[in-house]
Amino acid sequence: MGSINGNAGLIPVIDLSGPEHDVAKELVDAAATYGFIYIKNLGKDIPIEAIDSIFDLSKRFFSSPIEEKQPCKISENNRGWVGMHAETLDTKNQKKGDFKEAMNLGEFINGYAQQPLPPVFAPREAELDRFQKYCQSLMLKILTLFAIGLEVDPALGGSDWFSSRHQGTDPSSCTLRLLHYPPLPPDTNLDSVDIRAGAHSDYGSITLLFQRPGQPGLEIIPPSTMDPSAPKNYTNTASWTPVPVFPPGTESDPSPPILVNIGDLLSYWTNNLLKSTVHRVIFPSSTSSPSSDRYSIAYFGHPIGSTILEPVPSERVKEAGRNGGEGASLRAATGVEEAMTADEHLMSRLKATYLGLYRDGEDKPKEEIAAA
Ligand SMILES: O=C(O)CCC(=O)C(=O)O
Ligand SMILES: [Fe+2]
Repeated sequence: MGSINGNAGLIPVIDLSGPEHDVAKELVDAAATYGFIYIKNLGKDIPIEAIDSIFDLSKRFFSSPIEEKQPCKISENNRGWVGMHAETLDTKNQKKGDFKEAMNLGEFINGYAQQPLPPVFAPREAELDRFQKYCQSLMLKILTLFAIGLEVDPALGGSDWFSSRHQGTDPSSCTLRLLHYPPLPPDTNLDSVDIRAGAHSDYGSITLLFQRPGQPGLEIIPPSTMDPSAPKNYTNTASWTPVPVFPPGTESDPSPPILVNIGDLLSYWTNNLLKSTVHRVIFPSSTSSPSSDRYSIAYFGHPIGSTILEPVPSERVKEAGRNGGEGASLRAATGVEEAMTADEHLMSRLKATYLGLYRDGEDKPKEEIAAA
């Protein structure tokens, strides 16, 4: 298990069907070192056809006329369609909004979307609901393995510590996001665009990311190479590391591995033991695939909004708090000393983004701060 990938910052490929305790330890170690993990995808957790079919639906949606997308435009609840350049993930360094469009789907209730759906989605609502449920199950499985790997005190919840806080009748901010990065038009002035998705970290607990064969572009800054004195300096090109779609050892798998990455909330919750790694999506170099579309799908996992982010009862997490206390500095940065709720954490991250926008003196529409 855990085969090492030589050119992707050594992000391990983990097969979840291995012995539970070994897999749990490997997941925690990978999350603590890289913040990114490849999950070998043989269709056991999510059928390959289900993934292919959602990508097919995504393609049909993004190629549909603007009149069909416009009524589904994103609203303050972070659900809906985000048009080209409407979101800027790295407000400090980008000249222009991301060269992408996206569609955010919030949690379905009793099989139905709680937001306007475009005509291409309406007949396939049940399929979208099913896909979200697949993603939710995989998220819960991974969160259970994290709790096992962290040896959470069994008297206080043990292996259910995280998963029980991600399900219930109260709403969570879990979001399924379809992404489309169009090709650059042939006569593009390269000064007028910069990036497909600007450098950022995700906000929630864990993200599942689905990529397509032949559509690379994702890069990370491995946490060990991050300059602690300038954590927002994402322009240090030396440390940007490509994350291939098919890392070594997976080339003959029926589908690319599913990427899992840690978000800010889970990093905060674990005293920064698990790393929320900065990532971005770049254009392919002109020699590889000069003008091709890129599609990806992200599932952003969040706890139930009222979850109190009290310290995880794990020796390893406590140890991380004693050693340097990055979690403590995060607490200081957000100005909240006591354990906050998942909703408060999300709001503090959104507020930080707002402040960045205001500091830059820009008056941008709300959709530009859509949660990553
Ligand atoms: O498209 C990708 O591969 C990454 C997307 C991403 O990082 C995000 O939407 O948060
Ligand atoms: Fe992201």
